[in-house]
Amino acid sequence: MSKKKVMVGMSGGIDSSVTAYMLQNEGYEVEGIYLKLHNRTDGYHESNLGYIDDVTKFLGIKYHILDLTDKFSKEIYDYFVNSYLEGTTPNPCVKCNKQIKFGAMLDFAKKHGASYLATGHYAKTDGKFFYMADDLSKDQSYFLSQVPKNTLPYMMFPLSTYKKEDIVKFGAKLDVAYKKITEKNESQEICFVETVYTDVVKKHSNIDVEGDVLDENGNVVGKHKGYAHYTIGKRRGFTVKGAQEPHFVTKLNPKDNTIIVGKKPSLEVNEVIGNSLNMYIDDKEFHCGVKLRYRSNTILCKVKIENDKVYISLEEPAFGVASGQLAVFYDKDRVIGSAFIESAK
Ligand SMILES: Nc1ncnc2c1ncn2[C@@H]1O[C@H](COP(=O)(O)OP(=O)(O)OP(=O)(O)O)[C@@H](O)[C@H]1O
Repeated sequence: MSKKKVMVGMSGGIDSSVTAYMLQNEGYEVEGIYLKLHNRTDGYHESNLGYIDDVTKFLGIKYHILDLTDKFSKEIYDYFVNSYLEGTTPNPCVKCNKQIKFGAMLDFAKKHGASYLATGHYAKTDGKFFYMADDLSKDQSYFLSQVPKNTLPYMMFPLSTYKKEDIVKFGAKLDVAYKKITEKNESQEICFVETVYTDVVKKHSNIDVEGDVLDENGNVVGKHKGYAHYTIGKRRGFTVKGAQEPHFVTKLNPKDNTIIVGKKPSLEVNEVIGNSLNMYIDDKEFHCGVKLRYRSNTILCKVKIENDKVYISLEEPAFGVASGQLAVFYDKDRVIGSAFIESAK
């Protein structure tokens, strides 16, 4: 019987490099895919491809380079820039997983005869649902939760039961091609942001325009350096006359370049409305846990879905909920769906 083919999304990092090794070891026919997603000119792609060259030579497998720069630019990069200019906080990795990695890359893998697409994500799937990874400090289920249900049967995450540190140790011993990867710097959080997000946004709009800081009653209480420099919950980089206690950003107003600030209690949120739902269960009303940011705790809530919107009533308050981030619904460690946060109060 011929071996089943698995394509591995390879970034040149240790996780996907070990993923390829593990699957080959399990008896799959493995091929790699490197996605070129943007036109960084600092040697980024050359460096990644150098590592991939060495690893695939060691494994004796071939790899493909898939240029998705146009699609990525329109669907992820523009959305990222526009979101900040609109005063919301985008989540490009969530969109990329849905549209690029498990959209276009999966289509490519299927077209080339693969039965599965594997990545080095820390998450689990049984083909019906996603679950948190065993290494909770690395769990990426939050970022995968917009991937449509019918895609899950094609996905494989061989690292789901491992700790990141063990993958690094394992790689360092495997071969010099892997050891070199463990010695390079960890990749940055968002692959196309070389420094900070504002440097990206600045290429498209002048965001350094000073504006007024308002209190919750609309009184001018200070100055800020341009609304796009702030996200909900931020507490630095603006002035508040005579403030004794810390003040936090509670709202951004792109139209008149003002930001509204308040003390900690004003960040409190009990109700959240979301759109762009992606559900793995059919229920329209249920209780569950919800994460309103990647690194936030899970909060118990009541969920009601009506037409294209989801209404989330939190059982305890959340602080600093930003429009544009994702609300991910969990039943213990199982992801049952997600929606983009439209508003919160
Ligand atoms: N440019 C790319 N081309 C192909 N696959 C990619 C690319 N970037 C990321 N991936 C896949 O998505 C997975 C998760 O991406 P993420 O950016 O979170 O990487 P990571 O945790 O740093 O993993 P790695 O150590 O493999 O870089 C990677 O392990 C890899 O399988």
